[in-house]
Amino acid sequence: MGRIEARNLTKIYGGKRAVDDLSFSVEPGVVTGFLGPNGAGKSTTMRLMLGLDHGGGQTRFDGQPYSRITHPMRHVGAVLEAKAFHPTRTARNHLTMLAAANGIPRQRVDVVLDHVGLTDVAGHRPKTFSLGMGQRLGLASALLGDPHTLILDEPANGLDPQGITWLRNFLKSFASTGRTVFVSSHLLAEMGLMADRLVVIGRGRLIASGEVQDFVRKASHTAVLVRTPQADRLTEALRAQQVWAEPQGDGSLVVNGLDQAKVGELAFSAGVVLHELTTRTATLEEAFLEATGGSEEYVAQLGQATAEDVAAARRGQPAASAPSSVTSSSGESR
Ligand SMILES: Nc1ncnc2c1ncn2[C@@H]1O[C@H](COP(=O)(O)OP(=O)(O)OP(=O)(O)O)[C@@H](O)[C@H]1O
Repeated sequence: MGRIEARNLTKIYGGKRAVDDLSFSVEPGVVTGFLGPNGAGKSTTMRLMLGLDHGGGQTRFDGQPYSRITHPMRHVGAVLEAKAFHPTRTARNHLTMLAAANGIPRQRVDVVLDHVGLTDVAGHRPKTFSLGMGQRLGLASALLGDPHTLILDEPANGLDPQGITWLRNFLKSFASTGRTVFVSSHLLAEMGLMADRLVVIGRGRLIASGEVQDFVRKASHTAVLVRTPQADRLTEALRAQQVWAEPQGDGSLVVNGLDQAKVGELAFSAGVVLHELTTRTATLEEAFLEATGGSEEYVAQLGQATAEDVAAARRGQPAASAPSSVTSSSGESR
């Protein structure tokens, strides 16, 4: 329950392929991040998935297209774009109306307000809300039908660091109950910490999909940093094994294509003294650039999450490098 299958999604705007034959699946029980630079086609893909945009391909939620699901809000909750809320309605009224229109019991309103931490301001009008509070109200709307699937487009926009941590924990706990979360972001650092799996796109096309750590591992070379007072001797010993060492500006060497233990053993048998021997762990950023071959539009927005941060987040520890920035975008969520 909760599996999403997107097949051959395509959208052409004025001759430009915004989404280009994109296929992927999203599994329940984990948070799947939808990662790509600005303009990669994430929002368009999400709109296509929900039948809010016309284009090629198909998306099935447990085998059904969204348009065929009876009571869709009870199955799939979505927050896609910034949308103005009704100017005079309070947050609670907004949710109450939404519940009534979708056959959802009224009691859910207070439950979801509590879930997203808006109980204290439920009687306020959303136009007085900060962007982050608007995001929370959008999320409350998506949760109203107690759906098993959440589709969220850049939900961290406008949230402060505490809000982002809250969102991350919320989505992880939602997924841990066996439900499905598909959440987009153009921020690598945020995705590295929030997601278990990734669907990575660039220019409307699939670049990779799978476990975050596999993505980092597959998209990066093994590199070992070595410091030695006998760099020439080690370089020679490595070359004899067809392994190349790149001298760094600070006198250290970076060895590609051999793991740490092998480099240590080789140094030992060549009688080379080592002062440092470290495996360089790729950052999610490096993995992305490796996978995409670089993308100028992306480089300016790169975050700093390292694979260690990803692992730390999994262990519930704070990240060594916090998400570098949060974009601001206009307005509130639906
Ligand atoms: N209504 C539209 N008309 C014309 N082109 C569009 C339209 N909507 C999106 N595009 C183009 O399609 C491409 C994909 O846009 P989309 O908004 O889906 O990307 P995105 O990955 O969600 O980016 P962002 O992170 O900035 O939201 C972009 O080049 C965009 O300019």
